[in-house]
Amino acid sequence: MENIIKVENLCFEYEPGLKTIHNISFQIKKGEYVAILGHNGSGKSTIAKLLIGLLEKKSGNIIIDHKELNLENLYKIREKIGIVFQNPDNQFIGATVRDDIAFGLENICIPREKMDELIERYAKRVRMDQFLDHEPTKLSGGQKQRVAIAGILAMSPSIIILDESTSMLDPRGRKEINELIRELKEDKEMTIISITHDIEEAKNADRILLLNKGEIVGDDQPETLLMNEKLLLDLHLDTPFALKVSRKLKAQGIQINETLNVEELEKQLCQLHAKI
Ligand SMILES: Nc1ncnc2c1ncn2[C@@H]1O[C@H](COP(=O)(O)OP(=O)(O)OP(=O)(O)O)[C@@H](O)[C@H]1O
Repeated sequence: MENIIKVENLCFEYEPGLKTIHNISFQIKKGEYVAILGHNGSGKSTIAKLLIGLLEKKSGNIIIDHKELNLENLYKIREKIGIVFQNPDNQFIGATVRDDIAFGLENICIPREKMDELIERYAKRVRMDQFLDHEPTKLSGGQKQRVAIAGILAMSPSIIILDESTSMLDPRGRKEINELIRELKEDKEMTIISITHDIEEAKNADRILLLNKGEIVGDDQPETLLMNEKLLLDLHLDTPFALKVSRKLKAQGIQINETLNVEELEKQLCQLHAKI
């Protein structure tokens, strides 16, 4: 599969001499689901802003879909990328869910009939079609984020960036959004970048880029990277819940395979229980 994002030796600083992003390079393939994982202040959101051209790099290259991100290509590249931010309340423009999903489509002058069709289709896609005439302010956090995602999907981007988009949600809202991301991943139509400090969210990705102090310190599959408890602890990150429990049980002499997956842990515990 070809690369849709290529970042080469990227450097950025907010203030002269205070390097926030240090010489990072990575590539993301079309249709891949990549988590950029790091603790607070590691530079995750800065990378998201650089990728959509909200911040200007100091040096290096960002190539999106074979085009270099520069002033000339900025608007063309932005059409390819949709971004969902952290705070669901800051993302609403419309008075109703329908108006809100319509906003981006109106900006690119989609005819009314086609627009209505797209709004219906993507509201359904995020299971919000029953709420089209509701006021966004009266929705739950998870529902608001689903509407924000519908607005982005309706614009048919090639890449969607979720910048800590579940961090302000309650467990139910978080579960809703994570399920939706998993479904989008199954479609394989879009490249998904999830920016997160949540290890449980990162473990669903195909690949994790681990960030610390503006540098990439790990680039691997979750099954490999998240098994390294010491590395995670050193970076002030938690260990996945299922791994923590399975390792503790193993240390107690219980025959169990280490796993990152809660469902897999449950399965093993049920099998053990059946043997007692
Ligand atoms: N506008 C700004 N001006 C100066 N420094 C900034 C600015 N925005 C962020 N920083 C600093 O840059 C570093 C990286 O910030 P960034 O927001 O990218 O990290 P993050 O990993 O996304 O953190 P969080 O999870 O807390 O959002 C931090 O040290 C932060 O204090």
